[in-house]
Amino acid sequence: MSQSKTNVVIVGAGIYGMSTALWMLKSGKYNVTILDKCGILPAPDAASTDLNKIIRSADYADPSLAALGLEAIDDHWRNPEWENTYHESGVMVLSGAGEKAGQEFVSKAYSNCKNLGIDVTLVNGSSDVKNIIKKKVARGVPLGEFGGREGYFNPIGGWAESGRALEVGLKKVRQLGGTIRSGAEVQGLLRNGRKVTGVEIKGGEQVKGDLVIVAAGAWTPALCAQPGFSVRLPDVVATGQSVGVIQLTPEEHKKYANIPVVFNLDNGWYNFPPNAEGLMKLAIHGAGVLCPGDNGVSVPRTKLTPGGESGAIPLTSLKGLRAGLREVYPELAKKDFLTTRLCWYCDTITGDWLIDYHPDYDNLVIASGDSGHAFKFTPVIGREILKVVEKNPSPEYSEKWSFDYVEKLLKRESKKELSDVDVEDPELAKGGADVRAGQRKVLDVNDLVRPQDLLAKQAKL
Ligand SMILES: Cc1cc2nc3c(=O)[nH]c(=O)nc-3n(C[C@H](O)[C@H](O)[C@H](O)COP(=O)(O)OP(=O)(O)OC[C@H]3O[C@@H](n4cnc5c(N)ncnc54)[C@H](O)[C@@H]3O)c2cc1C
Repeated sequence: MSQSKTNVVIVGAGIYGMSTALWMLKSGKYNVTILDKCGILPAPDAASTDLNKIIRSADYADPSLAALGLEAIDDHWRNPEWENTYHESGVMVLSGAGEKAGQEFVSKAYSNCKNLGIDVTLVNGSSDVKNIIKKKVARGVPLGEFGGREGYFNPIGGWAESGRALEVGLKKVRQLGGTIRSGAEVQGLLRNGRKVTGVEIKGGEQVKGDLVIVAAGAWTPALCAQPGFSVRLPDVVATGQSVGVIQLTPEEHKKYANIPVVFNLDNGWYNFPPNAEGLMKLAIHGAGVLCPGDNGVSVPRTKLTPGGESGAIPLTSLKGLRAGLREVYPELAKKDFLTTRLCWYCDTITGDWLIDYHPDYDNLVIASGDSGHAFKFTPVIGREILKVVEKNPSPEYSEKWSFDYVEKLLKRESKKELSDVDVEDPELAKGGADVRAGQRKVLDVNDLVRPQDLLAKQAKL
């Protein structure tokens, strides 16, 4: 006799929700309904939807993430299943010579790459970096000094057309029989003691399920704090990160078509090769900005949110994006930005994700805390979330992704209580998942600029 399937409600159609749905449907054991608040999917303001994301392979200090990253490329991204959304340009991983956290990360990540058999090339400063890049750009393209940084070049890795990859995944979810509802904003949890029986969406409709998975990305902290939810979380916070795009001319596009991704760990600056339309994205993987709502919980301020429509970013970030480009491809740094955007991470303290059953409920899973580096794992992250759902998590991740990980870590390592700790202490984040530059600040709306407001003076910034 065939067993009846478990009915699962997933809140959020980003890569956490989509990939989980895919693995659940492939297992044949689940009926899946994904609910997303946005009327258009993929949601234009979701972190997962964008021109592109870096697909690092084994470039992690944490060996288990290094292996997972390489697996995602070797066994998945290169497969026809992902419809050529992945482009293997290689990734230059750099950090300033005196930058301790960045250099530690580079050195561990380099060893992990080597141990996994990747033919990475060490670069000891500008001339080494330039020698590699020179082979990839057209003759005569002026190169900057790359800030004199050191690190290595990894030929395995590159970037993915992230919005398109999410679209490909959502299409597959539908083909496998999953239900995806757009414009379904979840605002409450239905519960009976320790049992969650479903969710309530805006307008009052109830969607019942045997299991609820909250995968709402950077909206997760604000959603869980809503009166209809009131679900406690460990320290997770929405931080806004600055992105800018420049349009290359057809001639420039040709000259820069084969460049690798450059990623500076010390200041978080990175850029991509141009996409098919000649659009080059630059961004800063930094401490980010907070946007506290009425209850003090930081909530994404995006193009779809009142006040965020213009896509403006802090002036300091706009200057940082341009300064970074000047260090790499100086002639492009003279160009105006076409668009800018704040894109939102759900940050944990250590940079490890939060994927666990909620301790107060029997059938509520939180799958969030992406910390700005989960996209590369799109094809495999759902498998790992499913293992957590089935109470059989991969041993290398089970503690790191657990609800009380930071508390356990602090008790074990320093006997401190969580309340004694500065949760923004960068020391906490150096465990291997991430390195982050700068100090987190509250967004100052008076400091926000749109590139089009600055057209006349942009190049001078
Ligand atoms: C600027 C930027 C650059 C990045 N670069 C990289 C990179 O180079 N490489 C990399 O690996 N990763 C990168 N990341 C990280 C990566 O994008 C994220 O880790 C990943 O996309 C997170 O996916 P998610 O599903 O958790 O969240 P999201 O993609 O944000 O999805 C959350 C979904 O939940 C929906 N939702 C929210 N609230 C509700 C509600 N109440 N009801 C219903 N639906 C709701 C939203 O509409 C959204 O569709 C970057 C992120 C940003 C912001």
